[in-house]
This record gives sequence, C-alpha cells and structure tokens, in this order.
Amino acid sequence: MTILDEIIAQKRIEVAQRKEASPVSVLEQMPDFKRHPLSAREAIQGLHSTGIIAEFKRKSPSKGIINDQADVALTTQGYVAAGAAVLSVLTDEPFFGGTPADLQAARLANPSTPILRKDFVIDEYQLFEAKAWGADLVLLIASCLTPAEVKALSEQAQNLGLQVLLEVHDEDELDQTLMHSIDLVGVNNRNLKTFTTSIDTSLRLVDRIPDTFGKITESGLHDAETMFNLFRAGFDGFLIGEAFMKTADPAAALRSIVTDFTSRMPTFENSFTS
Ligand SMILES: O=C(O)c1ccccc1NCC(=O)[C@H](O)[C@H](O)COP(=O)(O)O
Repeated sequence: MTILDEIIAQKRIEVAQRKEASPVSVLEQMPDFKRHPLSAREAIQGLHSTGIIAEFKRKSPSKGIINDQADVALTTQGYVAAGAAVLSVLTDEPFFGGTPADLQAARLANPSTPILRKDFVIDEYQLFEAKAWGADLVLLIASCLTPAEVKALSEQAQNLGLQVLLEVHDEDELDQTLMHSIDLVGVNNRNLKTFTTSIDTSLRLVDRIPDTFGKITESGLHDAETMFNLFRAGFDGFLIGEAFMKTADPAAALRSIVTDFTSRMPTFENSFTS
C-alpha cells in the first residue's frame, strides 16, 4: 500500500463523516458560498506576476513536522505582501496537519488573492466544501482518480465557478486526463512512492502540455536558479511549500527568492522587494 493509497482510504472515511455532519444544503448557506471566486490563472499569468503559489503546510508524509508554530493568517498575509500570486492551504488534517479553519482564516486575511484548497479530492462534495470555505481553485490528482472522475469533478468545479489545477506525474496521466474543463496543469516533481523529487519530471513533461493551459511546476523547489530554468522551459507558475515553511519567517524566505528570481528577468517590474 502506497502513502497515496493510505491517504485516499482515510479520505473516503472522512468525506462520508463530513457529509453526514454538514450536508451540501448546509454548505450552500455559508457566506463564502455566494462569493464570486477569483481567477488563479489570471493571477499566475499576469504581466507582473511572480507565478508563485505559496503553500501553508505544517507537516507532510515525506518531511514530518515542517512548522507547527506558524499562524495561518499572518503567514499567508506575509506571503502575499512578499509577492505570492496565489495561496495554497492544506485542509487535510491526518497527514498534513491542515484544517478547514486554516482555509477560512486565509480567506478572511487575504480577500483579493486566489486560494487553492490543497487536499485529495475524490468526491464532488469536497468541491462544495471548497467553495463554502472560500477557495477559488481545487486540486485534482490524476493518480487518485480515473479519467471519468477527473471529467465529472472538473466539470462540477467549473459549474461552481472554481478553477481546477490538475496534477500529473507522467506522460500517461497527462495524456489520459487532460481535458477542456482543466485550467492549470501541475507537474509534481515528487514521486509519491519514493518521496524523491526531481525537476527532470517537469522538464520532460512541459512541452507535452498544450499552451492553452497554465503550466505549474510543483514540489522540491528551493532556489531561484531552478525556478528560472523552469520558467525558461515554459512554466508559468511554481508551487512551493517546504522551502518557505521550514524557516522561522516563511514570508521573508519567499521575499528573498522573489528578489533573486525577478533579478534574473531584466524586464520584470518588481514591486515586491523594494
Ligand atoms: O509532501 C508530501 O510528502 C506529499 C506526500 C503525499 C502526497 C502529497 C504530498 N505533497 C503535496 C504537494 O504537492 C506539496 O505539498 C506541494 O507540491 C509543495 O511541495 P514542497 O515545496 O516540496 O513542499
């Protein structure tokens, strides 16, 4: 059994319990359910965007505890001030130490920044939760879903006004699950069986993703030079968690990477580092 199998088995139990406790009719009454979601894609592909999706992540199966002290509102506000284009907030508790309250607090603290609900979506109920908790974007992981499930979930997300980040690890996943209802394609550099990360995965797949989709490289990114190489290869966005969260000041770590990254782009008008 892989870690992903374990996560998904646990997620099925959790989703069944949540549906009982808060049916969709209850979620639909929550104030943020009526909110018009922001476009993560525009935020990432905008002219003066750093493309960074900055993640709030307390722990992970591969690293254990990363940061169990950080305050979600302060950290995400710091991320935005330092140049994050989009925020990613884990809502999985057992494996990542995240909660729905984290997402809601990040939403309240950052009304103008798109937020990704970072979780393992296996049921359309979780899309209603994402909307009710203030997310703009959801993650669909190709290795956890059939192509038919990706289709159904991405179309339902679209109906709710949410954008979709499809995560793939290889050519087969990409070819089988890429469809018009996807907004952004993320290539995960982390092998979820061995936990090793290699940006070669991103470099190998980038040209296979049609330009009609936003292209995101995910995991194991720690320095501006690597980001710049991936940018030159064709990526618009960078999902980064641990490199920021493992420091005492995650926003300062983001600011430092932004300074270095944008200095490599002579035409970039940097309003984040002055
Ligand atoms: O991070 C893990 O250990 C992990 C294990 C199993 C499934 C998913 C996992 N990570 C989710 C992610 O996609 C990362 O949190 C995200 O890409 C940021 O990665 P990093 O910058 O390396 O923290």
